[in-house]
Amino acid sequence: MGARQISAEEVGRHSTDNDAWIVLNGVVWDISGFAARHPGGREAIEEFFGRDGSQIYNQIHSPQLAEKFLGPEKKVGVIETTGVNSDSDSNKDPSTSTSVEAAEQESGSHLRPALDSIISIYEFEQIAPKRLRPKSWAYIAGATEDGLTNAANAEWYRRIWFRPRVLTGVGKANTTTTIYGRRWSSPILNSPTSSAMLAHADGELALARAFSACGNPIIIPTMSSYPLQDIVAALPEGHPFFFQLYVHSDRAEMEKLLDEVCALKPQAILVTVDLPVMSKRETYAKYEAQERQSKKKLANIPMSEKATVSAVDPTLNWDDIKYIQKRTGVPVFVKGIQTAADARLAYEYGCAGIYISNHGGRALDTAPPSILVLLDIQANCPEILDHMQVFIDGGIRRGSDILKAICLGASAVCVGRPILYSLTYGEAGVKHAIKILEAELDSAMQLVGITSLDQAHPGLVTTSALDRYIYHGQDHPWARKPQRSKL
Ligand code: HEM
Ligand SMILES: Cc1cc2nc3c(=O)[nH]c(=O)nc-3n(C[C@H](O)[C@H](O)[C@H](O)COP(=O)(O)O)c2cc1C
Repeated sequence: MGARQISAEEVGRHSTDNDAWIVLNGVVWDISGFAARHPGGREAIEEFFGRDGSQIYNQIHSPQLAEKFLGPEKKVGVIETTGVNSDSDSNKDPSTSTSVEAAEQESGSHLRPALDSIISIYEFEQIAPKRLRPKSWAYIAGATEDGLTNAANAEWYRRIWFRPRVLTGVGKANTTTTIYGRRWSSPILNSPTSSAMLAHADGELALARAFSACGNPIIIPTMSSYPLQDIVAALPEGHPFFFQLYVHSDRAEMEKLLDEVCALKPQAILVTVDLPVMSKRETYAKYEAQERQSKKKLANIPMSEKATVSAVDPTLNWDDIKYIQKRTGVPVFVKGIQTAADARLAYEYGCAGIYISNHGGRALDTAPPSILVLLDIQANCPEILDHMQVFIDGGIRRGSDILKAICLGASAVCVGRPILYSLTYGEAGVKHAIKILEAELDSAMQLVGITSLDQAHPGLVTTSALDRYIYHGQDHPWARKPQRSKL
């Protein structure tokens, strides 16, 4: 039996929060109650109740996303070919357009620095607010609450100093590294970031092309703008990739996704665990609130509502990690390790790797800066570093940061926001960013007295400014929990 044909007029009758239909690429979906849970905010979605939202949706999301997250039971039917009120009208309003080009037109910044004039990663960040739509900038640059972890991620690398050795003969350095039997040009990957299309129309396709051209693998996120298959197809045949998994509360959906991913033979699956509930992203929430006010809409959603919802499963636990390993037979990393205790658990649960991360300060604010977690592991369970791959992200902005992380035991580093900022220049921008970091890494290696990353070791850095923040053991060294029940 064919799908039910639905008229535009009928779709238009379902346009309230609790009774909302939307047309996406010809399919009519029931999204009643979904707007309040939409991770990109209620505003982004509610204006399309009872209408066709395809144009905006396709700029941000992959065609499969709705099916994956809403589930097939929310599919009401297909739209009759005669038109539904479409978002193409609203798209004429620059405030609803998502492209970088639109942002440029709005800000009048057609003139942008030429790529070859950009000499550090920081410059991409300075340019990004002019190249991105204000809303995308607020979303990408934002962090949780006061942004302290986000700032400290980068800052704390600066508290580590090198101890360069001289006269070691450093004629030519080599930034290559081997992981899972593959030689990579350098230990640099992209951090998985959702919806790369916010930065450039080519989204993850450009990331895939740039990273593979530079001889590095990429990480493909669950919430990519482009379908997974298209991103993999943009890589040279057999080029390595990692897959970042957000575990869906509907386990049948998760299994379907895992089957799809495993068919494409990822190097490993990186399960994100540091955001079991949505955090309070104030910059973004503020932007939305201001937008609501300027549109004179009723600000009828309390800020905290968004802070308690998430597209991912909050009940996720270690047994699920075990299950994912068993079901897929693919190496599993836990992304979002923030303590030595959890790094050890990941090892005990048979994980192939850990990915030290606090979501770029977008999860719990005042969670430890990532580099401190690596030191915590060195202090408490250094033996696990012999058996596991260790990825780390958060605040990596210089080749010297990469070298410090490698000296302290990381296998590779991942770079989040700066890669998205470089993506505003498309594939060429991302290649340029990777090349900048590689050149800085190369010269930092030579200046510290090594020519190969295998020679990196903790003796090449001083961490004494951070050492007092490291505890031995899981408990607080002297404070104890009060036993108030005796009062
Ligand atoms: C069906 C399931 C959906 C999920 C799971 C979802 C998820 C998300 C997420 C996670 C974001 C934040 C950016 C990101 O991390 O990717 C986002 C942003 C956005 N979404 Fe959705 N979305 C869905 C459906 C829709 C629909 C139906 C529309 C519009 C018709 C839409 C329009 C947008 C827009 C415009 C943004 C960007 C907001 C901004 O400019 O920052 N989404 N979505
Ligand atoms: C815009 C944006 C989207 C992100 N989306 C995801 C995601 O979908 N999955 C995930 O595991 N982490 C996500 N992250 C976190 C990154 O993977 C990474 O941990 C963080 O960006 C690293 O910090 P950095 O931006 O300082 O380099 C996102 C980060 C940003 C900035």
